[in-house]
Amino acid sequence: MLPFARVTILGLGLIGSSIARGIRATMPTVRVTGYDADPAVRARARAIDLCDDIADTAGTAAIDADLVMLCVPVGAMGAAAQSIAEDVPAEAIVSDVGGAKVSVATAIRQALPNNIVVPGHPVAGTEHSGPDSGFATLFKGRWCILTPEGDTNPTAVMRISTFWESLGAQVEIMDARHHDLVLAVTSHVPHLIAYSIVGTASDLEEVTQSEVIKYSAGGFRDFTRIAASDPVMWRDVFLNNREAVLEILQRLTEDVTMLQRAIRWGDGDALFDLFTKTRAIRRSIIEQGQDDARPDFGRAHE
Ligand SMILES: NC(=O)c1ccc[n+]([C@@H]2O[C@H](COP(=O)([O-])OP(=O)(O)OC[C@H]3O[C@@H](n4cnc5c(N)ncnc54)[C@H](O)[C@@H]3O)[C@@H](O)[C@H]2O)c1
Ligand SMILES: O=C(O)C(=O)C[C@]1(C(=O)O)C=C[C@@H](O)C=C1
Repeated sequence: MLPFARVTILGLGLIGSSIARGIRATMPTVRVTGYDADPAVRARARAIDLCDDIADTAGTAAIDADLVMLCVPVGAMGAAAQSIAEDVPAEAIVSDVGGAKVSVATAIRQALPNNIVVPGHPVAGTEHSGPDSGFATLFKGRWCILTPEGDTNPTAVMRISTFWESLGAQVEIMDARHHDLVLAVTSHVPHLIAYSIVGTASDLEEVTQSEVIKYSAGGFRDFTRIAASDPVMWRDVFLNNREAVLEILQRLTEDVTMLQRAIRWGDGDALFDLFTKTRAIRRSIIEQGQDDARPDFGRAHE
């Protein structure tokens, strides 16, 4: 049985449009209503027939929903939840896809105290944004982490789990604070490193006489893909997962200092040992099938 009959998606960018396309592909009888705060995005969503209906206000989009999925930047989650507060049925389950969970869950619960809220985060994405960038198979074989509170209605959690499983994801339940720490290591700080190294390289362009761009076919190119990710989305993630990101950055700074020392003092063993360990981590990720094994993943949508 389908977990929901009428799904409303607020925010029709990469993730919202991927969910809309995924529903059409895997649950075609579910009615999908979309809304985006940007009129140009609404017009585009209508032009490409993204949903069964595109509403002109958030309230009308949510009025008969049994699931509302908030797919807006982390810093806009509270405002998006507030924008449906007067219209969303009390029986509707509200969920989201935000990359930081503690602050988002708090903002949504404050705006919608009468609804069951099951926060979520599909750990799948690309560096692209907007309604044209989404695709139905984005979540296939990827994790979706749900962070319900201990006393959240189990049936609601089960329905959201079934929803994500229908889109091809594997569901994991996690404490929100733990999610934020784990994602700080696996996603947030890696993005910060990419933004930082590409920024440094660009500052050095004059010195290197454009050779940074010319020879960017190797490792640097992979960093530029990540550093092309949406500036609003990532600004919001860092401002809303401040504590965990700062904690991981502190650890990273200490480890980089250790590497600095090893290079300075010619401690080849220290470098070799670390690089051997990290190579094994990469291999185990591939063995577990969690790599973006699709050879052109991300690039196919450039
Ligand atoms: N991009 C990724 O790789 C990725 C992966 C997993 C989760 N996420 C999360 O998904 C969310 C959306 O990211 P995205 O990549 O789809 O961004 P996006 O920029 O492609 O789309 C976001 C859309 O939200 C709209 N919006 C902003 N405020 C709104 C509001 N108050 N009401 C309605 N619409 C509003 C914007 O106009 C935009 O069209 C973020 O919270 C992000 O953390 C992103
Ligand atoms: O593959 C990418 O481009 C991503 O950045 C996806 C990625 C990640 O870091 O893994 C980015 C942000 C998310 O919230 C979830 C997934």
